[in-house]
Amino acid sequence: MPSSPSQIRLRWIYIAFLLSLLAILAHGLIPHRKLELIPSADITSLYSDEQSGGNTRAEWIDRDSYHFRCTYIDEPASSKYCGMNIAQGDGLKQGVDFSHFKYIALNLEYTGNAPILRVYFRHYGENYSTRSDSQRTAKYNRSLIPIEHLHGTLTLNIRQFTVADWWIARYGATQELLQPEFTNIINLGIDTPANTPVGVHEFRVVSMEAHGEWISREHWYLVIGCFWFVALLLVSFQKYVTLRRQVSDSAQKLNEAITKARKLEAESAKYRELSQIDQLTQTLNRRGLMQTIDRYDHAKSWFSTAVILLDVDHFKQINDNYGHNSGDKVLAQIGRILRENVRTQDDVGRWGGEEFILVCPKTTAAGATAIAEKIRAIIDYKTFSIENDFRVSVSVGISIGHRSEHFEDVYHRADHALYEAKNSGRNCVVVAAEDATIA
Ligand SMILES: Nc1nc2c(ncn2[C@@H]2O[C@H](COP(=O)(O)OP(=O)(O)OP(=O)(O)O)[C@@H](O)[C@H]2O)c(=O)[nH]1
Repeated sequence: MPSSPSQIRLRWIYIAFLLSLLAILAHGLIPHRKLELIPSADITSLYSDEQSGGNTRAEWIDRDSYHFRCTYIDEPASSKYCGMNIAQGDGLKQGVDFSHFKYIALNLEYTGNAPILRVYFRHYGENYSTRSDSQRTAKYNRSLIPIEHLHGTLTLNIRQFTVADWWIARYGATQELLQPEFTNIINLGIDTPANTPVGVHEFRVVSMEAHGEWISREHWYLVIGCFWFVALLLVSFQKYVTLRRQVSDSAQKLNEAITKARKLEAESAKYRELSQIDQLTQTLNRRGLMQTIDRYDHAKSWFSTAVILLDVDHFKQINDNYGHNSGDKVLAQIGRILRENVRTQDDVGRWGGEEFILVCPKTTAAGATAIAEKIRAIIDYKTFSIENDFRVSVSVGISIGHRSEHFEDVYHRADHALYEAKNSGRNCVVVAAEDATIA
């Protein structure tokens, strides 16, 4: 069975979670960053106070193996110095960034009676160094090494370097100057500090390396954190887009359903109406009339309601003389006359065959007679021209509903009145005797 999008997303989250866990554990496996300073250094030089008028002597024993000697002749003094310098970058202004390294691994062989040696890194800073005198003005970051620590390879943590006091004394003790800096090291080296005792001091630098991480643990975790942040952002965005699409799809479907329902409702209303209309006369059919009658019965509204029955005289003869089709046309035209001559509150329908019924609420016997008489006269005076000209008349029976009456009661009296109208020679209006005086 194919997986759902949320199952696929969950699977990817598991995979990403496992990969993140592996990445956290794998940090220790990332190879160390290593910069070999010795034996690969090629720009090395020796220096001593001899260059500034002193008599301490610096000389190579074997330059290729970084083997040199410092000979201190006079009594110890702070003005005396001697050591080996390794240039970095252009050695003047553009140096090498050591700030990513964590420690210096130094394998140094020393013979002599100095209690302390020194490793230094000189930093060129735009604020305090000058290119023309960078050897003096570059910041002097140094770490002191007690002689008894020199066994095999020695590890000097970058954090244990401090700025030499003499350099601070010369350039001032601002916060910036007090802090060791390693971003632009123009040279580094090994030497003897001030007040080194008289004698011969022999150095052989076997190896010197800077060690660090390609990416720190903090940065590594930050990268993993960023990955999760971006991934969650993407997942949220995708979810948002999907939800938006679903909402708009649902809204569209809902709109379509509403439009469809309205259309169906309109159609059903139309068919409902059509099902209550007699197609020939466009008046209510028997079903439509029954609904009206039920409504009156239900509301007990027959009191003061006129029921007018109207029957076409000798209709059989019309059919016989002019054909059934002509008879239909006569019924259709009578239907139109009735529709056009009743009030909006009146209902008119075809009761059956050539008989019509009018239900007129709040109508007196005189009012009903007036309506019926008017219709009778219109029909009587009308010339029905279908194939031949001929005249048609109608007989009308009227009754007015009494309090608490049902339709059958009122209809019965109207039917009786219609019967009387027929017997009285037709083409006339008769009000049921009981109702004639109802005002
Ligand atoms: N053309 C047509 N004739 C119909 C329709 N419905 C009923 N009729 C006819 O109407 C005639 C009614 O005849 P009768 O009941 O004898 O009544 P009449 O001829 O009108 O005579 P009186 O009512 O006594 O004046 C019958 O011949 C029916 O067939 C219809 O829808 N169309």
